[in-house]
Amino acid sequence: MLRTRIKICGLTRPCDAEAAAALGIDALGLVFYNPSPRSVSLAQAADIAAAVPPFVTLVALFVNPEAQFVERVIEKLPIGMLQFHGDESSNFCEQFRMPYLKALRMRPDVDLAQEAIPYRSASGLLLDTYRPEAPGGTGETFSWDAIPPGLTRPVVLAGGLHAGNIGQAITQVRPAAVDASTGVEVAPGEKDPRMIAGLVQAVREADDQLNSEIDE
Ligand SMILES: O=C(O)c1ccccc1NCC(=O)[C@H](O)[C@H](O)COP(=O)(O)O
Repeated sequence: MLRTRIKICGLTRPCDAEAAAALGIDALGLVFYNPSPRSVSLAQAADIAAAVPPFVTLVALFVNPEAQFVERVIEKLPIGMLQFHGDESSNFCEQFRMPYLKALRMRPDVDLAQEAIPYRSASGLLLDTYRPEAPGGTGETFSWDAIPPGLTRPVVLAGGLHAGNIGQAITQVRPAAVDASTGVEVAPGEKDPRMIAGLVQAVREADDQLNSEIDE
């Protein structure tokens, strides 16, 4: 039975974490990248973490961080997974001895299969839209046709996903997981439970369709 995992990224409020967990979201992302409008302090992150029930993974997201800062976040918060959204090498990602996602952005000239090779230890490859001006959270999709088959690690599909397009994305790409941020927001960092509920429903409908095809 196929079940696409769902991560919601860029939370800034405990109430959104509580609502997302109640709606069955598997993982919640906290952005530790200061220029982002979704950036959280350690104190804010601690308040959000307190609202997260057991068995929902808290993901700490960084863009080219200092190793000491990552260590501090891991020490202070119940982080279950790291997400590296910059140009971090595989050695850098591995040093914390924690599960991690490596974000790869779909630059026009990217050879994804090649770029993925060093990240054999990653739990997944998070494929996101490329915009030179922003490392993530763009709210824009990329061409899913450009994803090569047979990537060595599970795909977490990101970039401009919302209730209206996520079903098509799952049917076409068949990712292990999906990641949405802007598509469930009313303002940067402020998630809307109804938008999350719509997204979850669309994901489950796509899963049901794929499962019925597998059964045939
Ligand atoms: O959310 C941000 O502001 C952000 C800033 C810098 C790096 C990553 C960031 N967000 C990552 C995500 O929210 C998602 O993993 C992904 O980029 C999808 O975002 P969206 O297109 O908004 O759904």
